[in-house]
Amino acid sequence: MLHTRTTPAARRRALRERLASGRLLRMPGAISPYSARLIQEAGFEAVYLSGAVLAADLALPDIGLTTSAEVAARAQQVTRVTDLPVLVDADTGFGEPMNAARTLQLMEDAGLAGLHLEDQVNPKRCGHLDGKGVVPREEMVRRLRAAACARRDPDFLLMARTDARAVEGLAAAIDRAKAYVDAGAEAIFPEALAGEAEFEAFRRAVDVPLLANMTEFGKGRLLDARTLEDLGYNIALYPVTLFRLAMGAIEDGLRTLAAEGTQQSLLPRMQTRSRLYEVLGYEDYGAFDSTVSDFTLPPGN
Ligand SMILES: C[C@](O)(C(=O)O)[C@H](CC(=O)O)C(=O)O
Ligand SMILES: [Mg+2]
Repeated sequence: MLHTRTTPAARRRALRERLASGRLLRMPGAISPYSARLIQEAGFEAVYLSGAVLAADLALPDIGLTTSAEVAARAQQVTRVTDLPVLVDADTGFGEPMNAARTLQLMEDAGLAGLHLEDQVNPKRCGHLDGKGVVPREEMVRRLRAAACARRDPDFLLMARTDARAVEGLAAAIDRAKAYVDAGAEAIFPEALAGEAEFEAFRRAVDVPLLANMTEFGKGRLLDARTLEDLGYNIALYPVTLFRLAMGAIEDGLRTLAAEGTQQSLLPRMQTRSRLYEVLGYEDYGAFDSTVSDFTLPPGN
């Protein structure tokens, strides 16, 4: 009821153990606290909080308009209702290295299991769009060092994302990844690689856990979990999948409602009231309520 009883410490350890297992961890991006519950119920072992989804949900493009406090607040709503480790997209750290440090502490306080910081310039953009810019390698190193220094729980995972592949080429992206690991990054998110050969090259060059971003309508092919595991990747990320699915369903539904004047034909596609209540654990609340109200006041009160 109400919230998880799994502590942030336990979740951070769970994520680290899972990454050390050598098995691919599939990480769907939640669109809300409720959808994080569904991710858990569906048997996934970790949740992602996407910057793109958070921005899109506010009807904003993913260009760094959201603030670290907004992201942390949303993250806390999510971590409260799932037992799973949650990894958050902390974009560029929301400013200078000192801001990245503060961002890391906000995300620790939000009960997250880890975050990733990227080496894009501000304003950032989706890693699968053209025209990206990256900061000099040394600046990103400072960003990471500041974040690593600010960390209070050594189990909180610090992941570095490099967007350099599209800007400086594969070799430079790999060099950056190595420098980022030296600066304290414990996992790497190589963004927008061109194909399997590049995934392989990254795996050979870097010996920390690697994340593969399987975002739709992006630069790369969607590789299946088996292929990614065989490539030696540790995390398969589906950052915006649930958002795209849900928004597709909403748009279809709105068109039907407008055309037919009733939602009758949509009912088979809807989550039912009873399923909603099941996910919410509604019955438990009823039981709890009847026990607290099961008393009689002494006379005169
Ligand atoms: C992973 C990502 O950073 C996100 O915010 O979810 C995005 C996803 C997307 O825009 O499709 C990205 O830059 O890849
Ligand atoms: Mg993002």
